[in-house]
Amino acid sequence: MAEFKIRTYNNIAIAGLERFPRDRYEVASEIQHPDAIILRSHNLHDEPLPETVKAIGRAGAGVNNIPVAECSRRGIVVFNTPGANANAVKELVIAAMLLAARNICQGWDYVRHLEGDDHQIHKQVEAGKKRFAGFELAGKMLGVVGLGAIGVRVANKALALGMNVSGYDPYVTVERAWQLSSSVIQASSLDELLGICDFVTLHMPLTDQTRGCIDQGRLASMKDGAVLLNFSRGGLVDEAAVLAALDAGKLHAYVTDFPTNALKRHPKAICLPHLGASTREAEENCAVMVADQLRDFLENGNIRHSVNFPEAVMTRAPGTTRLSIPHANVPAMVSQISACLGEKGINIVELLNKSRGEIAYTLIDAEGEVGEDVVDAIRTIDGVLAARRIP
Ligand SMILES: NC(=O)C1=CN([C@@H]2O[C@H](COP(=O)(O)OP(=O)(O)OC[C@H]3O[C@@H](n4cnc5c(N)ncnc54)[C@H](O)[C@@H]3O)[C@@H](O)[C@H]2O)C=CC1
Ligand SMILES: O=C(O)C(=O)COP(=O)(O)O
Repeated sequence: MAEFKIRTYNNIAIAGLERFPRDRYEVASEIQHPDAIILRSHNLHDEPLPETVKAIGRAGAGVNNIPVAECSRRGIVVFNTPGANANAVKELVIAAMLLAARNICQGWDYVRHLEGDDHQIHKQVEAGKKRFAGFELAGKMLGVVGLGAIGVRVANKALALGMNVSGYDPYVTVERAWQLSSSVIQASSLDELLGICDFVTLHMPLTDQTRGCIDQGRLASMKDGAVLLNFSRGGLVDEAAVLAALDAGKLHAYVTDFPTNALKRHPKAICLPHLGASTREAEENCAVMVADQLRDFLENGNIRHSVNFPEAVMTRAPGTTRLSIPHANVPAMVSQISACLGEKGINIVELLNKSRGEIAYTLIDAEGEVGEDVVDAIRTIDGVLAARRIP
């Protein structure tokens, strides 16, 4: 029987699924009692999470489809794959700016509907093209909201295309700030950025804080004829306000990866079927990265790239049994856990304790007879969210 069971949702690249050795892992979409879940955009909010789940791996960036708060309460570690699909999104955003600026979709549609022989088509092409005259990217101001893996890449590439770039991110990390070209102008607020840009592209996550942040008032503060690009999540914008801004000519175009009925019908909205991360390269990068992270967690308790737990990586001490213990970040947890071990005559060889906000995580390599009774005792400690013994 397999040691670990992984339930899959969505189309996960084979290269990632192959990272799970079949002698130790059962990997399938129908698994009843999974140790871990691997998914892309499948919405996990509306279904119960099996009691057996210890980890969830998002092969991608956004985790708004995962009940992260509930996972934290239950000691379930949620992983994503920072940066693994960022180049794919960046390339599509550059394409999207060109689609909007040169009215490519409208022009393409015009030609597809032309009738007559080639001579007549040629005449209609030359007569009709003035309707689709556009503008160039060079010299225009691009505003990038959210300077993470994608935003930084978009900002740097836009500079290379001769654009001026302004960026806004109140939580930008030191790592991303280093990657960002020094030519990017720092905006001190979203409103400041919106007022000066010809193109605005959204690259922040959808959270309670960011939901609907591009609303009627903010759209009104944008430059006339600006282009809004949303390859992040539909919920970041007030859709009715965007449609009104398109109708009023306030926005030249809205390009989005998140269509709705109203948007797909609008002549100035360019809608794509959530294609940002759908390249062979990105799908493989994400699947391989998330599979490796899940394996290291299931087999060693190590945590890399979690969205709700701290980074926690410890080399395994030879001849020991490992304990993986997610718990609340409150005083006296480590002392209570080590007391449990001490009572059973078990010696701690290595210990790692990390915290992140209200959550903490302890890894212990112990020598001696570490049985399930010890794990059960640890589970009863107030504040311990889960406990696992890894032989
Ligand atoms: N269309 C598609 O297929 C894809 C869409 N996405 C979406 O793009 C988002 C960003 O992806 P990554 O760049 O990889 O994530 P990331 O985590 O590297 O970057 C997100 C950035 O947004 C910033 N941020 C958070 N709140 C903000 C706020 N209120 N205002 C401005 N910035 C804020 C963060 O500080 C961070 O730097 C994801 O959360 C996801 O929703 C990601 C990949 C593919
Ligand atoms: O990584 C993300 O956040 C994405 O939106 C990509 O979604 P997908 O993996 O293509 O369903």
